Amino acid sequence: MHETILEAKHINKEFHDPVTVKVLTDVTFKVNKGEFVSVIGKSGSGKSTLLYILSTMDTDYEGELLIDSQLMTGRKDMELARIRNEKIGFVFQFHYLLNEFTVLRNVMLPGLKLGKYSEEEVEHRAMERLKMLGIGHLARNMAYKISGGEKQRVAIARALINDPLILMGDEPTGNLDVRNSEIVFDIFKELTEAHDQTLLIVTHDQSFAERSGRIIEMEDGRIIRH
Ligand SMILES: Nc1ncnc2c1ncn2[C@@H]1O[C@H](COP(=O)(O)OP(=O)(O)OP(=O)(O)O)[C@@H](O)[C@H]1O
Repeated sequence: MHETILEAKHINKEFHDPVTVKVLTDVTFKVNKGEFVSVIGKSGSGKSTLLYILSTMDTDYEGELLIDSQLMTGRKDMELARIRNEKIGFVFQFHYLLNEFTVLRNVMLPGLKLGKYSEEEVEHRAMERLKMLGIGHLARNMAYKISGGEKQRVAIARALINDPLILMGDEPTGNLDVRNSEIVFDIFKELTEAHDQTLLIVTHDQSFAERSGRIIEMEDGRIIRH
């Protein structure tokens, strides 16, 4: 029996801007532990809108979202923020590192915020993750002094600091050259294969999607393949 990590049930979403546009229609699917899922679809098909809902950042939708078998729908923002920090890692197209901090400090911040480990433990965990991603030697560098590909790896280390149940990405290779995209893809592959990490990644990169474990394809706000 597979352990379900995330479940979307009949999710519908409209924007009223000022006319009503239906952006997601009856989106229903599950993601099991250790799966590497890519979400693909043409521009405007609703991928980012869906990811905002699945990551609990957008609460204005119809239907139900369960993470770790717990209902997220209807919870207060404060509570969702806590659950996000504990259970969801997020990697964006742009890294959003704090330039005036070291690489190590950037990775540590969500760990310190969680309040589950001492500062020494968080530092140790941050170093472990930086080493796993091949950038341990950059720990004491200021974040602005490293390359774009290195920054994205730091962002992945930061997303992993609290051992998230699921790592979500919105075009995490969208801003990288071919070589760095490959490095990031290989990291994701290694995370699922060696660490049973669950991944849900929105991507335009067909080759990336085809080499992931499973594809969810969207068209006009509906899932047409999963
Ligand atoms: N804040 C908003 N107000 C009104 N319409 C919106 C808003 N955000 C998104 N949309 C519309 O919702 C639809 C889906 O957008 P979304 O960004 O989710 O698509 P996408 O598949 O992620 O596209 P892309 O690949 O270009 O990022 C589009 O038609 C878009 O114009």
